[in-house]
Amino acid sequence: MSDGQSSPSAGTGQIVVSGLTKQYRNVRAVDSLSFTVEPGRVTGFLGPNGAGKTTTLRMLLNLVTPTAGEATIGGHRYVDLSDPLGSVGAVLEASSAHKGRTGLNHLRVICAAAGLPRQRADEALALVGLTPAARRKFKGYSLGMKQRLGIAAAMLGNPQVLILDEPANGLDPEGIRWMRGFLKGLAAEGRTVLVSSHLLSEMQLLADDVVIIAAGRLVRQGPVDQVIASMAHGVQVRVRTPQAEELTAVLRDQAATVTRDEHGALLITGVDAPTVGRAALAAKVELHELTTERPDLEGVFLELTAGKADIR
Ligand SMILES: Nc1ncnc2c1ncn2[C@@H]1O[C@H](COP(=O)(O)OP(=O)(O)OP(=O)(O)O)[C@@H](O)[C@H]1O
Repeated sequence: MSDGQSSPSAGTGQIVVSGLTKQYRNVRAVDSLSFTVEPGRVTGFLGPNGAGKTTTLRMLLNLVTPTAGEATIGGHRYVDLSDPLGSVGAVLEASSAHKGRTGLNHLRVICAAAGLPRQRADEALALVGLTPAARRKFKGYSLGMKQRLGIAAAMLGNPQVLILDEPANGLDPEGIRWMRGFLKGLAAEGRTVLVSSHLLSEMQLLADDVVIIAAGRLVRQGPVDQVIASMAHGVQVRVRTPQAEELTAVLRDQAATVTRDEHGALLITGVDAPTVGRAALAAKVELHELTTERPDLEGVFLELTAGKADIR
C-alpha cells in the first residue's frame, strides 16, 4: 500500500501483520500470526500469559527480528519509515527515566535527540495531564505518573499510530478511567491505537476491536460486540430452585434448553427471564434466584483460550 508520498510514512496507520513468526531456541513464541488493525479505532490485543503479545509488538517495532512473515504500518515495515517517531509512538514497559531528572527535562532530552521542537515536551506533558508535575523529579513520580510520562514521550512526535503494552498495569481506577478517555480520544481523531492488556473488563469498555491470540496463534479477531455475539450460548438465564426437575420439565415444554452448572443451578437458553418467572409461578415452583447472564469479553476470552497452555 502506498501513501502517495515519496518517503515512507505511517500513511493511514493501518497495521497489517502477515504470517508473522518468531522461533526462539525451544519456543515458537509467535506462530504464523496474521491480523489487521484499523485506524480510528482502539484495538485490544489479548492473550493469556506467554501468548506472544509482547513478542508481536516488538516485531512490529523492529526490536525483534521475525523468523518469518512481516508486519507493516501504513504499508511499510517500521524499519523503512522515514520518520518513525512522528509515525509510531510506543510504550512497551513502564517508563524509565533518569531518577534526578524532572518529567519535563526527560521529554526535552528526547526532543533534542529526535530533532523535535522543545515546546513539544510541554505540549505532550499537558496532553497527559502532567503539567503540574512538570518540574518534579522522576524519582518522586507515582506509577500512574510514570505511565503518563511514558505516553507523553510516545506522543512527542504526534504519531498517527500508538502501540501500548499493558498501559493500565498498576493504575488506580481514576488512572484507568483517564487512560480510557485518552485512548478513545486519540482513536476519535483517526489515529490507530493498539493496546495489549490482561484487564478484560477494561478492554470491553475501551476497545472497539479485539485480536485474541493464544500459544502464538490467532484465535479470533473482530469488533468486540461481534466477537462476544459469535459465542455459542449467547444470553442465558440462571435459576436456583429446590424444584429443579419440575421447572426443567415445564421449560422444556416451552422449547427452552436447560442444563445445570456444577452448583446445581439451572442454565436456561431459548426463553427470557420473565418467561421463566411466569412459568415458575404457574407451576408453583419456588425460585431462589433468577438472573439474566449476558456473555462478556472475559467469558468469551476464557472459552476461546481454554486448554491452550500458557507455559510453553
Ligand atoms: N528472548 C526470548 N528468548 C526465549 N524465549 C522468549 C523470549 N521472549 C519471549 N520468549 C517466550 O516466548 C513466549 C511468548 O512470550 P511473550 O512475552 O511474547 O508473551 P506475552 O503474551 O507478552 O506474555 P505476558 O502476557 O505474560 O507478558 C513465552 O513462552 C516466552 O517465554
